[in-house]
Amino acid sequence: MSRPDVKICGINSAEAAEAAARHGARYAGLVFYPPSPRSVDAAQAAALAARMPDSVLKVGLFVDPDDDLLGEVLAQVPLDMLQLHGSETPQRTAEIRSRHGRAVLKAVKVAQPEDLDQVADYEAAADMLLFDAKAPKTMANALPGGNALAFDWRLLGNRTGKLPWMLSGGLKRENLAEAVTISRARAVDVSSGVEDSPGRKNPELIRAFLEQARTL
Ligand SMILES: O=C(O)c1ccccc1N[C@@H]1O[C@H](COP(=O)(O)O)[C@@H](O)[C@H]1O
Repeated sequence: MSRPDVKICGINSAEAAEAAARHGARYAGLVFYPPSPRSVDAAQAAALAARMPDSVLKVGLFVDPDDDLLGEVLAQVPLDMLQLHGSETPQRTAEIRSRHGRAVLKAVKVAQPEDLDQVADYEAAADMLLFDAKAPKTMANALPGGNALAFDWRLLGNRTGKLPWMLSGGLKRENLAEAVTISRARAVDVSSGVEDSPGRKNPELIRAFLEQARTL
């Protein structure tokens, strides 16, 4: 097991941005998806991004964005990476990458082994993959992600894909070591697990998660 890079997603307060930067996050996620309780607008995101050094890569999270939205946000916020967390096809993923000139982190939602069959189609279209839990159809008010749901990490344990990848879904300080041991993830993403309630980031939980990651 090697120490994973950490992405803290859903940064929506100055305190959360400062805790992520101070305690060693590699990536900071800014959510541009209004139904999410973590959503920020471009002006808020620009102010939050300014609180974090260049060593923290700023990731804009979008769900099936159109080019106008991407262009508007990128004109105001210095994003290093675009996280696509909707139903973007491989073709649309590649188009976004070439049209907007940013690295793309494509989310793949996983509940069963067959969900990984689509991965090969994204290998030429994205720069990095993110494996998140697929919410069951019966889950009320499920978002496309950020639902504090985990999936079976054993599905990733023997991965031999071409792209680097991140593990997400229901991670928290208490299950991080087990998740990384089983999945062999070299990067992890957390949102709900460092919150007091949906959308309320807790700087102390951010610190504890990042410190736990440093022990691995
Ligand atoms: O966090 C959100 O609100 C969100 C909204 C829409 C799509 C994705 C979202 N978050 C991503 O979901 C995963 C899992 O988060 P959690 O730790 O289980 O809460 C993570 O990759 C977030 O970036």
